[in-house]
Amino acid sequence: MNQSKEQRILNFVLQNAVRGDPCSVLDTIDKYCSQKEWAMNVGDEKGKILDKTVEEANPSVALELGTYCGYSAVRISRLLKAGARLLTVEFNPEFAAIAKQMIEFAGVQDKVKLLEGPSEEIIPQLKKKYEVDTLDFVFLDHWKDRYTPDTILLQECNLLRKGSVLLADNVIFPGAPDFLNYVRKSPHFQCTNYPSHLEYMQVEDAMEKAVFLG
Ligand SMILES: O=C(c1ccccc1)c1ccc(O)c(O)c1[N+](=O)[O-]
Ligand SMILES: [Mg+2]
Repeated sequence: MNQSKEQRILNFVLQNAVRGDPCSVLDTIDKYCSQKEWAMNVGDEKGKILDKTVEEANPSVALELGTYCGYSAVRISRLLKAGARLLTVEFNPEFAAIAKQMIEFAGVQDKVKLLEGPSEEIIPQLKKKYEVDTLDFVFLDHWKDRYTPDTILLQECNLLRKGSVLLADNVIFPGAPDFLNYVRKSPHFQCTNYPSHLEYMQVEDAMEKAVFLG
């Protein structure tokens, strides 16, 4: 049966990256997706914004919504301190299967827990089923029309604490206008915009950081 693009990306990593080296995996994915086939990894330009935001937050417990092939899960987890963990949520089972292999090849599997299912079902389970108290960092990179309802759900589930950092990808392209409107108008968030470009393209994009104020 014809391979999926995501399987082709994984195969290229397995054949060209260094096992156990997260940076090698990231560089290899970026090489393939910039030269062979575009894919919706956050990429290196926005990845550097993600890196800086994660380093500043220095999270003990991080959540990612939208795993895809595992690029940003590898990118985030490589920066986590000893004992810190990343929970990453993926709705698509094919993507989850690819990401699991990508995460294991990169050698970050001990820091990452991949949760397969819809975010609206998993978020309410985080406290009891996954032993989360509050989240220090949340990376939103799933369906853009889920950014706002899931941000509201995180608050309703008492998963945010004063200083929790949300970082949203693609707020310009494909765009998340309702999310920008929601967090920028809310008295509960302090927002910062980071202009950038769509991964592997010269199309304008941006990331939005929203710090929860309690
Ligand atoms: O929505 C798309 C999309 C839409 C149409 C075709 C391909 C991708 C997309 C594009 C760039 C992203 O960084 C990203 O995270 C997504 N996504 O689906 O979450
Ligand atoms: Mg994205």
